[in-house]
Amino acid sequence: MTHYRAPLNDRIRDPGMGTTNPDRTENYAYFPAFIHVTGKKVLVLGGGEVATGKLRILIKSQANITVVAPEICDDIAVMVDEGRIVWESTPFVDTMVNGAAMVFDATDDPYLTARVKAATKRRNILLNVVDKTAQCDFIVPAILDRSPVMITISTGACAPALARIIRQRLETVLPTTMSQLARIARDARQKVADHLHDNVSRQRFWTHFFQRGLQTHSARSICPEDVDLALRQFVPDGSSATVPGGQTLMADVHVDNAFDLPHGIARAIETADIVFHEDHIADDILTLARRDATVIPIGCITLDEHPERKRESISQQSKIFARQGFNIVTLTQPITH
Ligand SMILES: C[C@@]1(CC(=O)O)C2=NC(=C\c3[nH]c(c(CCC(=O)O)c3CC(=O)O)Cc3[nH]c(c(CC(=O)O)c3CCC(=O)O)/C=C3\N/C(=C\2)[C@@H](CCC(=O)O)[C@]3(C)CC(=O)O)/[C@H]1CCC(=O)O
Ligand SMILES: NC(=O)c1ccc[n+]([C@@H]2O[C@H](COP(=O)([O-])OP(=O)(O)OC[C@H]3O[C@@H](n4cnc5c(N)ncnc54)[C@H](O)[C@@H]3O)[C@@H](O)[C@H]2O)c1
Repeated sequence: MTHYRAPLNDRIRDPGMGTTNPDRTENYAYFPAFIHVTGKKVLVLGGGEVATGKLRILIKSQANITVVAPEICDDIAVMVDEGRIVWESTPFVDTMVNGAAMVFDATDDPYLTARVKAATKRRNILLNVVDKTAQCDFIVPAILDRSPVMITISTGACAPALARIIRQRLETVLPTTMSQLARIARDARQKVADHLHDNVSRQRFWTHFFQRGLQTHSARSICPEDVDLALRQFVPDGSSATVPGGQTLMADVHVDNAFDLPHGIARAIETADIVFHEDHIADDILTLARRDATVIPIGCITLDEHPERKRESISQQSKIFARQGFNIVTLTQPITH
């Protein structure tokens, strides 16, 4: 089966593109990424409360950690006793940063910061000086830990307290079962790939599985057997070639932002392979579509000026796509007579 896959959802690839929302044209102040530090040397200067916070994250990231400080607080002493980190109590010298993947300065000593900055810059090592934005090569986000799922929030260093509040709000809406869900997926991906040979089926299977798994009312924890059950339900008679018929939805959108969109429409956009939309549908609503979804302005594909006839033509087209197994959503604006 050949898959209809172009044009892709440009709003995700280039979030500022063609946007009507001026906020989304702003450049990024930092590049968002996750850094692999397992087994790599990381240097932390300072042995107080702030250093402790960074050390906890670094230990979980399995870095090879050295703390440099004349004295250390009780929590850090425990980490040293447990062999999780190495403590160096001699004064900082430049060569201590040699071979480090990154360096944290959690002291309150501007003279030391200047020296560390020079030492790291000379060696192209990334430096974070806690709470001193101007000195940082990289900054640390607020972390919503559902590891292996990590939801990290940065305000581009504009408002750290806002990052904290956003994290706290998300803590209450993103269930802790998310961790379990990701681990089950990791262990079952090969099995699912063995059963579902085409990527459209796999994508639809996982989307459906995660949507159900994340339903807030499903308080019971998810177990690996749920994948087997979902696979049995998804592929009738064990046929790996089966691609079920797609869904179509034509929805009038009465709001100009994703936050106010009814949940049912939002979920349908999440799963859609193809999103047709009229001219004035907000960009952040279209951003809900998958990265590989095809997002098509209706004006591009039908020359008929009459809104009702345009919709009829899209509806016919959608049915054809749905028979091929695609999920189609058409977002329309209320017609004003
Ligand atoms: C997310 C979090 C992670 C963490 O620290 O691990 C974090 N700051 C947190 C909280 C927080 N920090 C401060 C307040 C008091 C309110 C206030 O002053 O604004 C609060 C609020 C609170 O405590 O609730 C003080 C502060 N922080 C910075 C400055 C300097 C400046 O703004 O220029 C000042 C003023 C210092 C002064 O006045 O001297 C700078 C940075 N803080 C960052 C991270 C980086 C940007 C992240 C981003 O993109 O938003 C960045 C740039 C550098 C870095 O440290 O990596 C953590 C929330 C964790 C959580 O709870 O989830
Ligand atoms: N504690 C907080 O809640 C908080 C909040 C925001 C910002 N900060 C800032 O973060 C920094 C650290 O805060 P803290 O509460 O951990 O302070 P702290 O005083 O408890 O710890 C500072 C540590 O740095 C070490 N240190 C000082 N000079 C050093 C040097 N030359 N070489 C090596 N180590 C040295 C000290 O021995 C101590 O272990 C400060 O800049 C502080 O203003 C702290």
